[in-house]
Parts: sequence; C-alpha cells; structure tokens
Amino acid sequence: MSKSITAKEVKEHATPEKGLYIIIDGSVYSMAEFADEHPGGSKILKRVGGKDASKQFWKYHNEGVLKKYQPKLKIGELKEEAKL
Ligand code: HEM
Repeated sequence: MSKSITAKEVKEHATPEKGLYIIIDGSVYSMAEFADEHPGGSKILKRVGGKDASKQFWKYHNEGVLKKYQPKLKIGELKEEAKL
C-alpha cells in the first residue's frame, strides 16, 4: 500500500532542501532530485513546492510523462481529510 501523506506534511516539504513535495491528482511527488533535470526548469517547480500543481502539470504534460516518472518520483497518496 502506498504511503498516506497529509496536506500539512506536503506544505512542510515545500523547498528542495526538504524534498520539494508537490501534489498531482491526489498523489504526492518529491521533486528535489529531479528539479535540476526537469526540462521545464527547476524554478517553475520551486514555485509550486508544497502545493497542488495538478492544473499546472496538465497544462504542459500528458499522461505518458506521469506514467514514465511515477515510479521514480511518487512517494505516496494525499491523505483524505474531513473538511469541517
Ligand atoms: C511529476 C512532475 C513532473 C514531471 C515528471 C515533469 C516532466 C517534464 C518533462 C519530461 C518535460 C519535457 C516535455 C515532455 O516530455 O512533455 C517537462 C516540460 C515542462 N514542464 Fe514538467 N514535469 C513535472 C511537473 C511540472 C510542473 C508541476 C510544472 C509547472 C508548475 C511543469 C512545467 C513544465 C514546463 C513549463 C515544461 C516545458 C514545456 C515546453 O517547453 O513546452 N512541470 N516536464
């Protein structure tokens, strides 16, 4: 089973030093290792560190990109939390 990660944890890992976590469609990715290799640049990834970047991701990539990199970059699933 995939690790369950809270939105708070994602926020706490917003910088490359802390793992540069981002959310895409409910999955959490650690972009720290990949940021310098990212064809779109590291700057744009740092801007979405700690956040849900689904909208930005789908603007520039297709499903194939996600499938290819998922095994390397995905670290878990965003934990569903009750919205009070
Ligand atoms: C799991 C996360 C991501 C992976 C694996 C990834 C991977 C890639 C790859 C492989 C490319 C080269 C083009 C292609 O093959 O389609 C690319 C381009 C690009 N990416 Fe990402 N990316 C990720 C997240 C993001 C996010 C969150 C943003 C925006 C905030 C972003 C912005 C861009 C941009 C602007 C380009 C250049 C597009 C162009 O020149 O046409 N990427 N990315």
